[in-house]
Amino acid sequence: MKWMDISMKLDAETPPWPGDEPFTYEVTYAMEDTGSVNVGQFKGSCHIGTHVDAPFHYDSSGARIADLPVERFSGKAVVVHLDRPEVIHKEQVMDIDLTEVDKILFRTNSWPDRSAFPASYSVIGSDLAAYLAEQGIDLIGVDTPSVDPETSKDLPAHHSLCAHDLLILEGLVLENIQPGIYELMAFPLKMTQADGSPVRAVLRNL
Ligand SMILES: Nc1ccccc1C(=O)C[C@H](N)C(=O)O
Ligand SMILES: [Zn+2]
Ligand SMILES: [Zn+2]
Repeated sequence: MKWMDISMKLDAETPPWPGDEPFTYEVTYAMEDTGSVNVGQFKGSCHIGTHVDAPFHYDSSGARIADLPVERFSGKAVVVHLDRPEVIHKEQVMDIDLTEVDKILFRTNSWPDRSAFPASYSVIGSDLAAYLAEQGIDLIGVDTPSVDPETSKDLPAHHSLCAHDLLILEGLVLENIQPGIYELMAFPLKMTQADGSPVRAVLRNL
């Protein structure tokens, strides 16, 4: 079975969160100088493109990226389509069978143009976390830059998800993914201190 790539590309065109550090790559040592290799370096926000949030992102005493157990980033995931809802509430997911899966990915189509940061996007209601946790879900993924609105300071979705031990995967590309159950892998880098990490997120049919 072939893997389907559901990650954003990372380059100078990738839109960062407004005001945050863009992704850059440059060659530090060029072949012409070393005679053997090109060696590059990269820079950018931990929350650029398709990425995982660590609890430290919104809680200064929370876990960092390398503290999160690696097994939490692979497993059976249901992809759910909801067309540009303003807020995703419990009512919109109550008839979805979650018995077979431990991850849920929302395709909202609310960030269609990945060359720019969206003016608005679908967000997660704070009533969703308790319900999903009760159903055995341990990770939620979205095709938006955040589970909370751009201007939010209290981050109700982030805090409710964290309180129920649900991990957060943001910036997925789900435009070509049909609703259904898949195997997901989306591993963050083992960065000891980081509050987030870009991931290479992939799905395959079961
Ligand atoms: N880079 C930022 C700078 C300031 C405030 C928020 C962000 C975020 O990236 C939000 C994020 N994607 C989130 O996890 O909701
Ligand atoms: Zn983030
Ligand atoms: Zn987030």
